[in-house]
Order: sequence, then C-alpha cells, then structure tokens
Amino acid sequence: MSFTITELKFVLQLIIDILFVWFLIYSLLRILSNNNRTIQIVKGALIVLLIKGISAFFNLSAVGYIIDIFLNWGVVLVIVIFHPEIREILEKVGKTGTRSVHLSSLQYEEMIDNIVDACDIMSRKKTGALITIQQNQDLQEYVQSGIMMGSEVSSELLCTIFQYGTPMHDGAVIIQGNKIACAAAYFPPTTRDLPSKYGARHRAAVGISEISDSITIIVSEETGNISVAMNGYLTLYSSSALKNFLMSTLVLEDSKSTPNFINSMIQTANNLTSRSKKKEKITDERIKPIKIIDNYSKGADDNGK
Ligand SMILES: Nc1ncnc2c1ncn2[C@@H]1O[C@H](COP(=O)(O)OP(=O)(O)OP(=O)(O)O)[C@@H](O)[C@H]1O
Repeated sequence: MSFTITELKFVLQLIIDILFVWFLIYSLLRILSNNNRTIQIVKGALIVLLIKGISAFFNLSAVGYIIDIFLNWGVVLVIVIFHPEIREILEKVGKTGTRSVHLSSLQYEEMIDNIVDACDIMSRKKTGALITIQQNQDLQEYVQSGIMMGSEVSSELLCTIFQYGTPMHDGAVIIQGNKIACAAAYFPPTTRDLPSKYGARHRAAVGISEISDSITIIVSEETGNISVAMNGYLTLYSSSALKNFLMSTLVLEDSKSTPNFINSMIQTANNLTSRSKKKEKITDERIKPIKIIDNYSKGADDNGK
C-alpha cells in the first residue's frame, strides 16, 4: 500500500490540526481548573446564557434586550477580565525554546547536591531564598531583570547570595544548565488566590511556574520550610525529599532526551491523561504535585522542624 504526497500532506495537516486543538483545549481547561476566578466567571456566563434562553422561550423582550447588550459587549468584557490568563497563555507559547545545556547525570547530581545542601542550611537558619532552575523554556528575559553572574552552582555561593542584608539577597537566583545565571531576578507574581500565609516570595515562585516549565525552590524566611513551585503548584518538601524530586525530575526527564517539540507534546499528553504516570515513577508521596497544599508529613521531619 503506497501513499501519494498529497495524501501524506493531508494526514500531516490533520495531525497538526488535532494537536493544536488538543493543546488549546488543554490550556483552557488547565487555566479554568487552576483559577477560582475563571470558574466563577464561567458560571456567570452560563447563567447569562440560561437567562437568554428563558427570555427567548417566554418572549420577554426587555430581559432579552438587556442580555443582548451584555452578550454584544461580551468579547470586550472577556478580554478585559481574562487579560492575565490570556497573557499567561501567550507568554507560555512565546517562551518555548530548547534546553540550552545538556548535563550528564553526574553533573546534575553534583548541582542538585549543592542546591539541596544550600536549602538545608538556609532552612535551618531561616534564610529566605528563591532558586529557579530553567528547563526547556527560556528564562533569559528574567535573567536580565537581575544581576548577571555565570558562576558554578555551589552551596556556599547560594548561601552567600541569600545572606540577609547583602545587596543580592532580594529576588531570585536563576540556574541555567549548571551555572547560576543571575541573582536578584524579579518574577511576575501569580494573580491567583493563595492562602494568606504565603507572601510575595511564594507568589513570585508560583507566578514563574505558571508561565514557564521551570522548577522553583523556595525557602521560607518565616518558617524555614522548603517548597517547590512547578506548573502552578506549590508542594512542601523535606531536604531529602527535595533531592529525590530534583533527581527524578531533572535527571530522569533529561535522559529521555527526545526533540523538544515532541517532549512538550508528550508532557501535555501526560498531564492531560494521566498524572498518575509520575506517581509510578516516583515513590515518595510528597513529590506528588498538590495544589497549594502543605503535605509535609511527620516522616519528612529530617530538617529539624
Ligand atoms: N516578584 C518577585 N520576584 C522575585 N522575588 C521576590 C518578588 N517579590 C518578593 N520577592 C522576594 O521575597 C521577599 C519577600 O518575601 P515575603 O516575606 O513577602 O514572602 P513570603 O512568601 O511570606 O516568604 P517568607 O515565608 O520567606 O516570609 C523579598 O524580599 C524578595 O526577596
């Protein structure tokens, strides 16, 4: 059985078409499910449509007229109300790039050990820290908002950067490959409702995790707790669980090394169809991404809290 070029082109167009529709629906569902505000707005829109139906059925011209005005201005209203979410989608689309540096498992392990050591020390001393590890999506724009560095990742350097009162302790460190690209970077904070115990540092971490595939580690100055923000989720870790998480996320994912576009599609498919796939691979319950939940169990108590 042989295919002509036209038939192959048609099949290719069909696949691309389906993948794009799939991506759009997935992004929409993710934004809706991540954001209480959007759920309320969708409920409001459904009520308006219901009233429109009722007014048409009972021929209520005054109600119908008012609803029509509402619907005519609907597009403008949606753009105004949803502008943070629309910006989020566009920023995500725009930032898809390539993982610029590929590290060996050994290099990853060395880097992860240094990060985990630093977080453990800062957690015990209650030194606030924000460390973002770039993955496939480029964070250069945010690197430029900070103080450029280009230094090897070391526990000592990370602890020094976040030392309270020093000029670079405010803001985030961004790691690209195994280098600290910058310190004191500024991230757009999330617009979502977080519990009031989370302040600007956690909001910034969730913010960058919503618009990129980066992994952000937060050490709380107030509690010493270590959390990770990824894909808009915030999860609490002990330092040993943090090491397991970083190893499985960075090293395992990178060893699968498929082309970036295919990786993004596979990642979307995995997220959409089975979040449980990650659970099989990672045995530690605390690694499961949970929506702003502190699942810091007694067993995780190895950092002195
Ligand atoms: N948009 C931002 N981008 C990067 N860093 C930020 C941003 N906003 C705040 N920070 C950092 O967070 C610090 C303030 O954290 P704040 O105490 O308000 O937050 P928090 O989430 O309660 O954290 P903690 O638990 O450490 O107190 C700032 O000094 C700064 O270093």
